[in-house]
Amino acid sequence: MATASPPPPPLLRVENLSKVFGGVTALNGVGFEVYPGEVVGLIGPNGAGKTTLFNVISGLLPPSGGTIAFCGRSIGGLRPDEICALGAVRTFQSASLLSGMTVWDNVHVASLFRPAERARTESAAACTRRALAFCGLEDCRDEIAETLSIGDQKRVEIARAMATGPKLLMTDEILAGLNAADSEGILQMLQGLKREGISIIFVEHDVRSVMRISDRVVVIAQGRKLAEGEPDAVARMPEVISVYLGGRYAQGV
Ligand SMILES: Nc1ncnc2c1ncn2[C@@H]1O[C@H](COP(=O)(O)OP(=O)(O)OP(=O)(O)O)[C@@H](O)[C@H]1O
Repeated sequence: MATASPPPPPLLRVENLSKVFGGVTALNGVGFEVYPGEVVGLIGPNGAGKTTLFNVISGLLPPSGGTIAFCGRSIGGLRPDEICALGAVRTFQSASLLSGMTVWDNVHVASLFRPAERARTESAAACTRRALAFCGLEDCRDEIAETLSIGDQKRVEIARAMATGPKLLMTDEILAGLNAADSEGILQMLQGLKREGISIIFVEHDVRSVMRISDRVVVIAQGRKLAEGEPDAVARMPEVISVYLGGRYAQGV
């Protein structure tokens, strides 16, 4: 009789994670996993703790408690550059482009943080060219990044993240402020990254986009995990409808 092969180990495992700011508990015992090549949508109301979760996973803030393992290694409390060099990278709600620098330089600087194993096989310039081509930015490589349209600035954000050679990309409201055409372009780019085997945690208030590209959805509210499951199942959960989605999403309005 054939035996089922065991599931792959998770790329990211977050267990019992907490983050306290003075009297505010922003994260309270949060746990979830991300598997290789998976897109995990992370949704929840304003102030739920989504950005704080990214800040802690990416090393911008130390956790108050709990564990974070990436590729089987504990990363809680490491510096952002150390976590980036291991292959976990994030984007910011507001584009964090380097002021006064061209698109090429913005992406090239990011490529210097790619993991050592990638650096052995691909030069920083080759890595930069590949990221620019993937994101459709070759024609504006010599322009000052912050003078581009908001849609193109978001592309540069993704190119910068891609140039670090990530295994995991965390995007924080990357669609905010974009028109429909730019949003569609970014969603297709994220789906392209998934096809390259990159896992994504997708924080977004545009729930339809989350449900469209996510393999699994995690819902947090008031710093706690409220629900988790496949997009359709999560969209039908009464507690998720009550706390975040409301009736309009379920009715397709
Ligand atoms: N540096 C900080 N100091 C104090 N409180 C903070 C800090 N950062 C976040 N918080 C608080 O932690 C809670 C979670 O905030 P967070 O920004 O992570 O939520 P969010 O889910 O990302 O919200 P949004 O969808 O509005 O971006 C909020 O109550 C917020 O005010």
